[in-house]
Amino acid sequence: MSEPWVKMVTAQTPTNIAVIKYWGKRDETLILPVNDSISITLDPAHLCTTTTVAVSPSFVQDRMWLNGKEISLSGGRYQNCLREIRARACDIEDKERGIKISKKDWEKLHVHIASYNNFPTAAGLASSAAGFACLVFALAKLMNAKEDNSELSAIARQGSGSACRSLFGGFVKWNMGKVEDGSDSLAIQVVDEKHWHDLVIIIAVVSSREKETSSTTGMHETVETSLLLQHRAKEIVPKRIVQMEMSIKNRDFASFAHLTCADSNQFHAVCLDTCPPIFYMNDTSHRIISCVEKWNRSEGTPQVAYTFDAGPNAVLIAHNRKAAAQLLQKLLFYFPPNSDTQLNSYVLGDKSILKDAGIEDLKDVEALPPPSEIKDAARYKGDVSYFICTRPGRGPVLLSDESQALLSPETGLPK
Ligand SMILES: Nc1ncnc2c1ncn2[C@@H]1O[C@H](COP(=O)(O)OP(=O)(O)OP(=O)(O)O)[C@@H](O)[C@H]1O
Ligand SMILES: C[C@@](O)(CCOP(=O)(O)OP(=O)(O)O)CC(=O)O
Repeated sequence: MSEPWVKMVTAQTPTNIAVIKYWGKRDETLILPVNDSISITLDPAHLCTTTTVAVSPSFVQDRMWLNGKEISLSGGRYQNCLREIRARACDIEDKERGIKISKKDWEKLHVHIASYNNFPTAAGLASSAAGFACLVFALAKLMNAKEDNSELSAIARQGSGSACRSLFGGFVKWNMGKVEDGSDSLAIQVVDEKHWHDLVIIIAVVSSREKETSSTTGMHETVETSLLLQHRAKEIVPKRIVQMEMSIKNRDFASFAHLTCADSNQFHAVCLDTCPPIFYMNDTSHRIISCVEKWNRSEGTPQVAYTFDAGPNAVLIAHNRKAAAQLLQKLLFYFPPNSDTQLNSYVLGDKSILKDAGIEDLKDVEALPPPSEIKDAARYKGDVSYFICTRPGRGPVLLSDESQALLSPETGLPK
């Protein structure tokens, strides 16, 4: 083929939320953690990254666009991912278009990358996890790397630790590994997304502004200063991991909820034990915890688990649809939208939960009765930006429909 050609691949990758948290590295360059962690992959229909990667002899340098804006690829994390995938590239041949790239050509060819997150970036919703997983997965497919998703997870890990868990759907474990080169620090699937499909996840986006202390900086300071972290990594997490795997395999919600809430609280305790202390949760986060704790106690058995990452947003995991509908009623009672907000833009994702909760419009929200288990019936209008209803979801996929590509097949530039 004489004309300069563009060969590209588009992938979609989910985000994930840890139920046993990763916090603290033993090696900051390779991104090796101080403990194992376990996460739930969230349904990409509601939260995902889409990434198109392209190669062409006409490209003069590696370039990347994130959410429509060009960003620099010079950072160590992007460079590590690109280098590791290039080292695993294999021959490809597209006979129809007369394109042939041999293993050694990949060293000289440049790539263009365009990525889009369908949710806020750098706001505690794990955009870096979905983003790096998608980048590595898409590049691996473009370059015909033969590695399986676990092996790819060890590369995504070098972009952002939590990204390694986004290479699978369902429930995923990141084994911290032992060896110095990090080759055994990778993700494996515990169960797929169908195993515990009646779980419903409601995310309360408390603030979508970019946060003050990034996870990377925060965990560095915790490792440097917190003795509680050492106790957590050595004594607490190893036992919790075993119990968590068991409760997931047995679909034991009571045990799952207990472990999830306890681990989130301990992660935030470790942040508070850092010098200077790090505060990720705010008053709204604390009110949500109190609402769930009181309800769970009044029912005698947990209906909902909560977990918070490095930010104030709550991720609430309900046992089933009935519990999720009740939870949504309670949340909308405490946190009704501002008067100028439509219900349609206040509850996003799987809106059928709203229907189950018997809520069709703002008048229904106004008419909600105060939860019986609570004496203080104050309402906190506008303290939550919006809710996202979702569920456990699948791992990365390739999108074969060219209309979903983010780069032009002619120029290799953003569409
Ligand atoms: N789609 C993407 N592709 C590649 N990199 C991405 C993508 N989305 C985000 N990132 C990278 O991740 C960074 C944001 O990571 P950060 O850890 O600050 O926030 P977060 O992942 O949204 O929140 P958290 O990890 O606390 O849940 C961005 O600045 C960018 O470098
Ligand atoms: C609180 C967490 O979300 C921390 C995630 O940290 P990151 O994976 O964002 O950190 P880096 O490895 O430095 O990129 C807990 C978790 O996801 O396990």
